[in-house]
Amino acid sequence: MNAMTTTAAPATTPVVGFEHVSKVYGRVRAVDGLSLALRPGETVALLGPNGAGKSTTLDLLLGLKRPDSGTVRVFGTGPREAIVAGRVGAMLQSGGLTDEVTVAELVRLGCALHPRPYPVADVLARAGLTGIADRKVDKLSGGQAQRVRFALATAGDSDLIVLDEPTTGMDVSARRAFWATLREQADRGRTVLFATHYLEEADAIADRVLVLHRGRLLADGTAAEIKARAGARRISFDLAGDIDRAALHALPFLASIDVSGRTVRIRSTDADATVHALYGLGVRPRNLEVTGLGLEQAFVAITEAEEAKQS
Ligand SMILES: Nc1ncnc2c1ncn2[C@@H]1O[C@H](COP(=O)(O)OP(=O)(O)OP(=O)(O)O)[C@@H](O)[C@H]1O
Repeated sequence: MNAMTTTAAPATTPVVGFEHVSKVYGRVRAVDGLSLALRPGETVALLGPNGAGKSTTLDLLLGLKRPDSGTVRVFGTGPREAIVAGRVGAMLQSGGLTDEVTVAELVRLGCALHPRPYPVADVLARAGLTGIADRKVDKLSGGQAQRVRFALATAGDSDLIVLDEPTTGMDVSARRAFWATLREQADRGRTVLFATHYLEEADAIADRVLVLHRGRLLADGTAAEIKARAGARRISFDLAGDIDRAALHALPFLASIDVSGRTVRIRSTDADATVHALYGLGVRPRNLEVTGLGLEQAFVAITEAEEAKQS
């Protein structure tokens, strides 16, 4: 075929598309000009300190709130249309569960309301609820109630699963089981978006991490990219002889440098290049250590830098 006539594959419609979306409460800009696109099959973590706008973003996505400006599209349509079509399963933070019914009754209702439901027994089993299926919903522990919310979010074959701090209140083993189940959903091609305060969950589970701060997107990338962006590798070594301090400060990719006596501590966005340049200076470092930071420290570094910029 003539290369000139080859047409590129049409760009896939984003699962979720926010364009310049803002939501204002009085003087608080809960979401501030947010643009983002989620691609099919991604597992995306939404991180941010308290009040960053995570819940508001998810509420806008689900059509529970309307933006003051900008557009929200879900599978190319308005959020409500996507939900009515059964394309979205959601687990919200504080969604009240009807008290007077049993777990099985509530899950049966969730399945009945879904256009493409899974069998009730499967939904109960997947959420680890089979053993407490006959229990009244108001008798559940916090973690068990969370599992019921998860069952309702996965009652049918939805293409997008949205979860707002899903593991709050779950113990470690419940949390592990929960993520294993969600992984299965992701492996079946579902797109998953979850807000969390547990950075280790984002690190372990998400293909992509979005960091929100004051309603704006501060970072968007893999956990590794976000760590790198925060200057998330630390280099430390002792100086063996004299060295021109200015040359040390001019090393490439420095996020910060601290020289204390003979000990040098550096945060670098590209540790390999920094160490290479160090040797290039003729420095023979002793006790050289290069360590990575966790996502948590990277997240703190990014949000603190933003706070410092704004204050
Ligand atoms: N209904 C509302 N009325 C007034 N202000 C609101 C309302 N909902 C949210 N806000 C404010 O908007 C901002 C964003 O809130 P949001 O709940 O989206 O943040 P969050 O990132 O989910 O926080 P958290 O991690 O604490 O759940 C906060 O300053 C909050 O106080």
